[in-house]
Amino acid sequence: MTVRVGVIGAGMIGQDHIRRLTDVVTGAQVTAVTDIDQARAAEVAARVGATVFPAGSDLIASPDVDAVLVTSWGPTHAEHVLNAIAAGKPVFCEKPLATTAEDCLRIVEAERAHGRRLVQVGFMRRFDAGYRQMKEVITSGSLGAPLIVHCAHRNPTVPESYTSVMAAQDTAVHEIDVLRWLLDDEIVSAQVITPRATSQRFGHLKDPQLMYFETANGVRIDLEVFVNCQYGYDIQCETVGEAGLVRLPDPAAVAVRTAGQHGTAVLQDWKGRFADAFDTEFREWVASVEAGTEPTGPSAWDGYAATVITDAAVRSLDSDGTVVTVDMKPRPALYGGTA
Ligand SMILES: NC(=O)c1ccc[n+]([C@@H]2O[C@H](COP(=O)([O-])OP(=O)(O)OC[C@H]3O[C@@H](n4cnc5c(N)ncnc54)[C@H](O)[C@@H]3O)[C@@H](O)[C@H]2O)c1
Ligand SMILES: O[C@H]1[C@H](O)[C@@H](O)[C@H](O)[C@@H](O)[C@H]1O
Repeated sequence: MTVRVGVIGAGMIGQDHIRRLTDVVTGAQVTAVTDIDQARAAEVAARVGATVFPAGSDLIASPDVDAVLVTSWGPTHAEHVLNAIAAGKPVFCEKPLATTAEDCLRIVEAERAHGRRLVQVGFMRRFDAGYRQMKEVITSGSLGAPLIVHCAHRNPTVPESYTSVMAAQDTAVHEIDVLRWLLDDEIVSAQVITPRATSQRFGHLKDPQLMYFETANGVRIDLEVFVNCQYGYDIQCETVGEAGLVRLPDPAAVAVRTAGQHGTAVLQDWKGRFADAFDTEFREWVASVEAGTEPTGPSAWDGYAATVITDAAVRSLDSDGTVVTVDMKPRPALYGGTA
């Protein structure tokens, strides 16, 4: 069976995922597209022979749509995801699942009422080969118990529209999700402090930021978020255990020796850095929809947890670096918990 996908939001990542579903992943076809910018929807739909719909609700209701991909702006995600659940259709939602913890919980409750998982959230790092190898090593026990994780998340620059709270909500959210998964542990507190600001930024922005997280098992995580580092897109992660450490590999790149220098290029954006991870993410999602099984990727609960933890980080940033306890509800049985 070919999975017929309807896409809500034909912007930057929507177009990239449409290309991926059309040219890279087998077993899927984009049959429907909508965007509040209808001219953009028409242009993008024409490239793949899809039908344009006036709104997300019409697209979700279409009998020509088996599964829904939400790639619109974050504040609109909850409405589309809730509509897809009401229609009983699998839905892949780019991060964030929703911009408030309350909306994430509404989605969790709707899915619980439906009785099985329909939602997958677009935290693509769980599909990156390097992070998967790290998880294998940590899970094998060869390092002993994990104790400390050192991370850095650097972007070359960000536009003026990027605000200080986005360092947690838009950027650190990737580490928050992938570390919960890597360590199989829950983050219980967050602290954000701001060192000397770089001069290479828009004046309103606090950049870089240092974030500290503690897990239920007592693991301490330090994360440097630096979104105007100038030199490239650079993701670092090192987990230190009782008997050794494991480090995320840099992407494979040829080493060049010339003009008295020896080096490798640094990638410049997330699209290149995580291209393979996005491909794997969609291969696995389409396979689950095709098989009629629950998705195996990040769940609505993971989307809720990430939002609650980023909320704690934002509260810490707003209160000059106070340590803020994460106020998370008990995990329901549908997501492997006991509630
Ligand atoms: N996983 C990742 O690394 C990653 C990377 C980039 C973006 N994202 C996420 O993807 C989402 C989209 O980001 P983007 O960079 O493509 O943004 P974008 O602004 O380029 O595209 C968003 C599109 O959604 C449309 N839109 C907004 N509200 C809509 C609605 N209610 N119905 C239909 N269309 C609507 C806009 O007109 C626009 O075309 C964001 O939530 C962002 O956080 C994730
Ligand atoms: O939306 C983007 C994206 O999620 C990237 O992966 C991250 O590095 C950026 O900081 C963020 O702004």
